[in-house]
Amino acid sequence: MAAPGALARGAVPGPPTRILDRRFAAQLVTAAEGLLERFGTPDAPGLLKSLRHEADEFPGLFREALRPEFSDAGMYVLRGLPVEDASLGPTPTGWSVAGDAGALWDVVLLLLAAAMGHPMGWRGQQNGRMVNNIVPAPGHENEQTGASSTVLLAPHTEDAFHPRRADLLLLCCMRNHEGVATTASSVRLTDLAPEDVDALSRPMAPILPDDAYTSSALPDEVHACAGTVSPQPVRTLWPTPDGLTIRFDPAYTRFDGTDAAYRAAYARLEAELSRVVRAVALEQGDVLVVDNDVVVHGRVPFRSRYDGTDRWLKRALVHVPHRRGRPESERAEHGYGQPVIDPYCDGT
Ligand SMILES: O=C(O)CCC(=O)C(=O)O
Ligand SMILES: [Fe+2]
Repeated sequence: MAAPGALARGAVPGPPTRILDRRFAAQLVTAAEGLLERFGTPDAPGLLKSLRHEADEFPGLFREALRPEFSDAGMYVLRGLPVEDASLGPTPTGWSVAGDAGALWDVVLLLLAAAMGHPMGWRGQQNGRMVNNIVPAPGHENEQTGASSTVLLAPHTEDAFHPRRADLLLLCCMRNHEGVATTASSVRLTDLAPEDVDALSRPMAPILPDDAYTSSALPDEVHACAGTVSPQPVRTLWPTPDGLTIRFDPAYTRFDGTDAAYRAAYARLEAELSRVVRAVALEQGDVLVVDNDVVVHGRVPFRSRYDGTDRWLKRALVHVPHRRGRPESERAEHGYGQPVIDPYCDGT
């Protein structure tokens, strides 16, 4: 990474990169192989329950490499997982046909998530699998979901519609031969007038569940619930003692109940987020770790081929127990009836 002085004027520095020690990387892979051998699939309840114990065994230096210290960048890249094309197999043509493709890396990612907090998932997302495959899928090219390709995936907070959205988002790169960039903007690098922060800190516009949920197989009771709950306006910004936080997903936000002044402040926030955007082209074996309360992420458009060589990421979500910072009022939100999967289930 270039030293700050070497950056062009006004440029935003890239995310800090932490290089994973080779021995730790090998230890992770061995632990993941052992778990897969014992339990058969990354979503086996026994495997999920074992993650915490396995992660507790990691050496202190390894934990240090994963520390949740983000600075204002709100993210870092962990580099050095030994992912290789030869042993990986072809990129699946959609999450629904991925099955256990690259399952070893699902478990590696779950172990990393367990070292950072509690791995979590959604029952209504990719059939409730804890690690999601982010691959382009035929027929979904223009969607605002991870399955798209030809359109810009607009910047968003992951699962912004839900009060129990993840604290951290992990994107692990299986392959990305064309260097297609994930976009990432930290709200802490924006420069907004105090009046705009005030305006956007009021609960004004609801954020609805994204299309990745409606295209999933939801249990009947969830469909029933989602159909009857009414949209709740939420806060876009929220100042905390550590700095500004954000909850943002314009593609799924309903602005009909907002006034012109609010929409103008929102537009200024969008302009600031694009001013400070970073294009992060993940390399094979990189894990981008994002603070979901500080950074909004998206993806530049690209051309999919569906020939087994397309870009392929895996995504895991982490709840960090006892983290402070979200407004109290969020606790009363219904989350549109979308149930969280929390394998630890210990209420922290
Ligand atoms: O494809 C990417 O780089 C990001 C996709 C995304 O937004 C996600 O997986 O949550
Ligand atoms: Fe996302």
